[in-house]
Amino acid sequence: MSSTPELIRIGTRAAPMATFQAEQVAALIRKHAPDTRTEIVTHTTEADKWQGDLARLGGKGLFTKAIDEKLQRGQVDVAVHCMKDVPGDQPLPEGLIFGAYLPREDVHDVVLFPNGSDHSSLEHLPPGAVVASSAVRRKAQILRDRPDLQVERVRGLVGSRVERLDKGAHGWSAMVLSMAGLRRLGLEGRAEQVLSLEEMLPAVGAGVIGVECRRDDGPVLGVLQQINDEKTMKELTAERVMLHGLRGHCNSPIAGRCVTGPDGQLVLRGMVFSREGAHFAHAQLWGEDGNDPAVLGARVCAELLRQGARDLIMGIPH
Ligand SMILES: NCc1[nH]cc(CCC(=O)O)c1CC(=O)O
Repeated sequence: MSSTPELIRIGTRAAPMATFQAEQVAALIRKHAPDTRTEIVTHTTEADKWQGDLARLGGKGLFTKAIDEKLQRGQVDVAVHCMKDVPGDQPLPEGLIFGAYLPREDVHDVVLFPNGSDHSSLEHLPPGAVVASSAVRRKAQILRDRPDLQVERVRGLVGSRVERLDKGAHGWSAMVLSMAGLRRLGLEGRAEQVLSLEEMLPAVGAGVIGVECRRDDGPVLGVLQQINDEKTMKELTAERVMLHGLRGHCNSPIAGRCVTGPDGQLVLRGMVFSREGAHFAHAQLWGEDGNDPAVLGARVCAELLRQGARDLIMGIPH
């Protein structure tokens, strides 16, 4: 038995959504380890300050990189990340491991319209209308169904994105965001249309908060084990093994979702799109071989590659 740590310092980005997530982790730690104190250490990442194209700054890994470095240096004891923001094309930083995942929240993407807009669904937008969305995965799936719409990149904090939508400054008719993110900001009331999983397959890791720690930190790992949600961990493992195997880059429209059936059997669905969604690979398989999540992830990946996922990924510049 390793000893219970006296204090766990929780590293997080300074953004409102991120600090909310860190508070959630702190509360869980205190519940399961009442003798452990928690402290939240915030950090403003380069990616938060940058309003341009993330790929040019070094990819989406920048949201997690600085916090991970603090964790490696021992300046914090855990790092809290949205699993959606953890890069799938590179291994975890040296010496770090995810010790816990919180139970997965709503994975749906939703559509918001400017305050006072007449519209309440993407289908009814006029041709040429501009939809704000930063994720290439969302762009591909919007254009697959509505190639006549325009999709424009939007960056910055989610709260300020919604403010910009309401001001009408960019001529945006709609904006696509995740339900989980809006909930964390208390903005779920702004979600006008919930996109079905057929219309919009979510990102790998959507709705999952991960808690990372140093691989050799036994006491902290012990606490994280107690707050870990086993079902979420299995689903996420399947999704991320698929993602790693596809070796996508940060401009790769890749979607994936694993769910656990009532009997515990996993089912994983993965999709890879061309930039405008006109072409895609699609696979859905059930867990076999003892229902091993990693095996399932590798099988779905292999099926996507067989359907030409590699060409789709390489066909998009990065
Ligand atoms: N892309 C940024 C990001 N990373 C995680 C979330 C929200 C939480 C989640 O969906 O897991 C968001 C905001 C959004 O996509 O609206």
